[in-house]
Amino acid sequence: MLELREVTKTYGRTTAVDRLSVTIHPGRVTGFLGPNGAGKTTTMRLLLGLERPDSGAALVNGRPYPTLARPLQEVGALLDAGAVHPGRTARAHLGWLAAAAGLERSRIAEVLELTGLAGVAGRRVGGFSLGMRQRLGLASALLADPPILILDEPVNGLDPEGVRWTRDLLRDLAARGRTVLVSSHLISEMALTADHVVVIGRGRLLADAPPDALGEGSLEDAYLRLTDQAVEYRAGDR
Ligand SMILES: Nc1ncnc2c1ncn2[C@@H]1O[C@H](COP(=O)(O)OP(=O)(O)OP(=O)(O)O)[C@@H](O)[C@H]1O
Repeated sequence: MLELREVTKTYGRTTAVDRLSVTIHPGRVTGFLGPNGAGKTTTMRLLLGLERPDSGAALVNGRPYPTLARPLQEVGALLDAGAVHPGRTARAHLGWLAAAAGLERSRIAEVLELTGLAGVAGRRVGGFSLGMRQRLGLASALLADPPILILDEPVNGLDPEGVRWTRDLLRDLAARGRTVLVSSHLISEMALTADHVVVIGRGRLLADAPPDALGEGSLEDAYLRLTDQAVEYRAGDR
């Protein structure tokens, strides 16, 4: 379970997250939606202990991330798929992570196979496409088979086969009791993937409900209604 309790995070005069309280439950895929600059990545970074809240608490199974005894075993994360040493091979990257987390090396081949990267495991990541990097990011998040996953835009750059594979994977993980928090701007994809959605705008909670409880029309209709007053960057604005 992931929990934000009245969390506020500011950067100078920008309030990225504004008294946000929400609980992300196991056993379902929770889609995390909001316009550009709404605070989604900041919220995920707060949960992962990469940022400290100004006030409030961001908790993983009731505890702040930095106090977890075996963090990689408890939470798998994909934040920035580009943040991998370009000179390392995919296998070496996973090997380094596995060693750091004290995992069996056999798990490396398993996640390479699972994410469709087995054939390119010996190639340097610097030559990977965006979609291949996303797959490697997912492989890293899944390496320790953690009960909680925090994924920032995991299908960004994936081809249609990769998008469907990710959807099936996330739904399967949730069906097996995992907590899955996934951000995306692809609302139609989220409509197919998420059992529950959390919508934020300007750092504030706008909705926390199953997609079909958000009112009339499609998830996209509901999303646009909810965020209408919270869009900071709009094409054609002067
Ligand atoms: N390190 C930082 N320093 C200064 N401002 C920041 C920093 N990180 C985020 N912000 C600001 O906080 C706000 C929220 O940003 P955040 O990246 O969390 O939004 P987001 O919902 O993930 O957006 P997007 O959908 O565009 O990725 C924005 O106004 C952003 O400019």
